[in-house]
Amino acid sequence: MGNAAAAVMPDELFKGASRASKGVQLRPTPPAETGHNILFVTSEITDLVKVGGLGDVSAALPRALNQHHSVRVLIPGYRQVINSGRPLRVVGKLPGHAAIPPCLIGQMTMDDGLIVHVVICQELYYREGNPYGDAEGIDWPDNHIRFARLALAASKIADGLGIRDWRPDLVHANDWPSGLTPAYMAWRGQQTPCIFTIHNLAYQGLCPVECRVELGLPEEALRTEGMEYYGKLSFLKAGINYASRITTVSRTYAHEITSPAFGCGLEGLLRRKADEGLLTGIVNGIDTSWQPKTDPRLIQGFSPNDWVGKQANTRYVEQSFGFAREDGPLFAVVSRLVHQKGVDLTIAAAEMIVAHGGRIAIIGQGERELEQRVQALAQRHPGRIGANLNFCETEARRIIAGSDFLLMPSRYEPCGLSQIYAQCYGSLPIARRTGGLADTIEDGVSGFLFREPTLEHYLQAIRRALNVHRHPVLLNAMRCKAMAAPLYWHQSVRPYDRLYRRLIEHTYDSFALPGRRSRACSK
Ligand SMILES: Nc1ncnc2c1ncn2[C@@H]1O[C@H](COP(=O)(O)OP(=O)(O)O[C@H]2O[C@H](CO)[C@@H](O)[C@H](O)[C@H]2O)[C@@H](O)[C@H]1O
Repeated sequence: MGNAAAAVMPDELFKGASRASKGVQLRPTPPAETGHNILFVTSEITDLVKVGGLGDVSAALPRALNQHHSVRVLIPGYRQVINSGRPLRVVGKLPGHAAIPPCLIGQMTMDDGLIVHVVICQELYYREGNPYGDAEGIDWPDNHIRFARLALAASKIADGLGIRDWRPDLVHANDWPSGLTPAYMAWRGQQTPCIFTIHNLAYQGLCPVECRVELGLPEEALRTEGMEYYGKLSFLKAGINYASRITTVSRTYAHEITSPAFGCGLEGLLRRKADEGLLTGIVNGIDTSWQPKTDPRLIQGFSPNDWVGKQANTRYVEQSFGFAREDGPLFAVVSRLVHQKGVDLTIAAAEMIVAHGGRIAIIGQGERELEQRVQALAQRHPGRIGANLNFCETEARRIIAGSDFLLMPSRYEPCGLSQIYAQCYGSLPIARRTGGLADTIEDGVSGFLFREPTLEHYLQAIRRALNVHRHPVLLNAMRCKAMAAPLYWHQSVRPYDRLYRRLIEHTYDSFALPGRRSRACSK
């Protein structure tokens, strides 16, 4: 496992955190030999705990960036992380602040060498449930404290505290749970640049203004130029306002969020940032485990023009969902079951799909009401529509591999990963022309796009897909095209690399910090 440290049991880990009332000033980071030191702050990483696409990106992007830099990940020490079975060694401790309790900083190393730092704070993170809520899906009432703890830890680490012998040249924070990171950094007068990436603008991390005291925020946080959002405090807005640069996960979404239809009330601020050249879109990639020929999770591998293995996966899906073995098209839904993803549109379109001999395999979980509607749909169409409400990566991969089409009628989609996975496995996405879907699917070539989020437009696109399914030569050609150039991260990583370098160089130039420039990357 590449980590010399012995595993520390949870009880031992949590001892000491409550004693950590003062930060420890550590030695400055030695010059990086192969690149800059980057701290990637996130609330999910697929290796340990995942709720959706952020987990996938947090697992893949730091690894891809590690070709150019020394990237370490910082995440909260949820129960799933502490109990992962990986050796976890305590490397430092950090003090509390206002109502934010002290914490320990742990370090674990993934099999491939990726270093993950863990914010260990039993009272905040060691719970049943997912990163954001309990087993019933109800948000934790102290989420503001939980994620302020994460952000504060990141800002202290940027100060050279908490991790011995390592300090970031740049901090990369992601989504509202790490939105306070650039804010705490700014309020502490730190000059280390901080990028804030928006994976989904709709999740804002709001709390009452009264929480200011608990979070130990300065007066200026309450201003519109701070994190005030319609009478509340917004962690997401803090990220946008205080970061050196804002990125989001596709070019089209970067443009869309400057408009009222997609801006969630932040469009004015985002338009200003875009006009100042501070907001850019960098499309996500996928990790290289997505290989149709060699993926060990598939029933059988396959490649363009050789569909025997793909059919084996189709047969598997038919069996596991209790579908009759037929020639009708197999549609897949691999999605969090939430309003964003247009699951209700798919429910409405299902009758037509079934009437044309189609089958629909659904895997995902999410909002209780949508889960119930999906279940009821499957019960109305036994043998033709099936729902698996226990998300499982292996099953998801087999369903994608075995399907002909992926249904993804998202109302908005910052980037979307499922449609990229689907194309890689020769399943043609049927998706709304929005955000990253518009940027990663070629209409009529590698999938089918429709413009308006209405049943009528969606059904038109599904009809086009059904028509292609009736023409094997055409279907074959589109599958080959979809599989031809998978969007792996190594292609998407360059823009991040350039942005990191530009910001670090610019920061060191502006502040002319002695000795800092020597830490610049040689690549
Ligand atoms: N119930 C479930 N439990 C666990 N995993 C599940 C799941 N349902 C689906 N998944 C998996 O989660 C991933 C979905 O990623 P997406 O990017 O499509 O959407 P998500 O909305 O979560 O991500 C947000 O962040 C990503 C990353 O930037 C953006 O691409 C996207 O547009 C934005 O909405 C896939 O790996 C899928 O297999």
